[in-house]
Amino acid sequence: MTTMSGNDGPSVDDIGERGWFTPAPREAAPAPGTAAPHGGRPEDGAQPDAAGRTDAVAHSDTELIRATMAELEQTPDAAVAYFYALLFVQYPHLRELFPASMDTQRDRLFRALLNAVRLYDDGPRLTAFLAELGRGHRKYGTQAAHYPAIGECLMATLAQYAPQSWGPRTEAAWVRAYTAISQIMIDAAAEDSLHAPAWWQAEVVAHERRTPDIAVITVRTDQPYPFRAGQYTAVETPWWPRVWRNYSFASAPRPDGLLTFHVRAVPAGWVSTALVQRARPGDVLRLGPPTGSMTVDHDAGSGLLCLGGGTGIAPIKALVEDVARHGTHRPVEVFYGARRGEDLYDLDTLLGLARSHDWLAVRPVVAAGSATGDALTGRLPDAVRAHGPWSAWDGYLSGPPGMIKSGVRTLVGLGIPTHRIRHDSLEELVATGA
Ligand SMILES: NC(=O)C1=CN([C@@H]2O[C@H](COP(=O)(O)OP(=O)(O)OC[C@H]3O[C@@H](n4cnc5c(N)ncnc54)[C@H](O)[C@@H]3O)[C@@H](O)[C@H]2O)C=CC1
Repeated sequence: MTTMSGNDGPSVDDIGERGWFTPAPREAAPAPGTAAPHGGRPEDGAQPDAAGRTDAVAHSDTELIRATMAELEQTPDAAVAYFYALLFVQYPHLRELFPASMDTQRDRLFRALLNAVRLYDDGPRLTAFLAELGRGHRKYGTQAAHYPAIGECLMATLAQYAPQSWGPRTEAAWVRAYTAISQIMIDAAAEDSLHAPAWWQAEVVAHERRTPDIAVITVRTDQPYPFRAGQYTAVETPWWPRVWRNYSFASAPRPDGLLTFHVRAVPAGWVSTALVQRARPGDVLRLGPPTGSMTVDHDAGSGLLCLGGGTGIAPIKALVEDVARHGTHRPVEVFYGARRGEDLYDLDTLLGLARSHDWLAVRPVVAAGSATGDALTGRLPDAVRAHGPWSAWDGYLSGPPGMIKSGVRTLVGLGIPTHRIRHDSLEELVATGA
């Protein structure tokens, strides 16, 4: 398959002799978008970086790649459907790496690409994102040898769906970018395989229905599972092979090594419905590696203002337990929101923690008209605004994406700078919340 024709000017023969998507030697894979130390243009005699690029090449690569993505964004669904159709026709053995239904998978690929392009000029953040992606792909069974096939089908898709911006220079830019991107992912996966399994088996040891829709599920992993309070992981059930959904850990690491998740069955949520309605003790799930950065910095002394909406209270409870285990107890205020009083399924646990720890306050908040007992009424952000002042506190938010967005706006409005506000990626929550 060839894509070497187009509208972006004369061909430049700077892909090198490695050929398409052949990973460079380990040390020759700088982050895409990382400026070469020497600067200058190739014809000025500037030294290229290890991937054969100079500053000028790297910068024009960014522009060319962004132009392709802008064009692709006009028909993302068709482009991603074309990509997978091509991939499965050309490389049928790769089909078994993907779930039977590809609906969510399609979004994930495009979001990952968009995110990589968005971070393209930010070497450290891009490398961190790609390394996490590479490690996370181990659980799917992805091998280094799969990357060239993906790259070839990606280029063909870009040529087909971004014809205005496609051409030899753009293609060369994408080849450089994809080669560097895949190298980072491959290296991160290889490094991770030295000390962690690709996935963990997790046997359900307790399954408690707290409401008709919500279950608290406790599992025992087959190998030690190191993680930090506030993180989350991907879960696969035996009933929907290769469909993974993210759930936050509902407890800090425990001496007995057990892990707990809070799951609400949502309409059309295959995994969540199976976990709530079908899973029983003895069933075996698979877990991916821990991920997420909504963790507590124990060196800081500021108070923690925590907003947990619905099952989003799970990682907040883990954070409270984490603070309780660290000597210096800073003030922690938890606002726990639900649509109705009966949806505050974990309130007793949190109130129990508050009785044991004088640095902890827990305030239930239910939607107006549904108040029961001592609960505040209204939306979580409004309840937070009515208390305070909060400008010296750190903000932690977990719950529906709409709550996180309005909560962040509220906290910023109340004087908490964005770098002191933590929550999980909204893209991940929107795409895989079920
Ligand atoms: N790490 C995280 O951020 C986690 C997020 N979740 C997500 O939390 C959600 C939980 O769903 P449910 O239990 O059904 O919660 P829910 O829909 O019942 O909402 C819980 C609370 O959020 C408030 N809320 C909802 N939308 C809002 C908006 N646009 N602005 C302000 N407040 C809003 C509600 O008033 C209520 O107090 C799921 O989307 C799940 O994916 C769950 C666990 C962890």
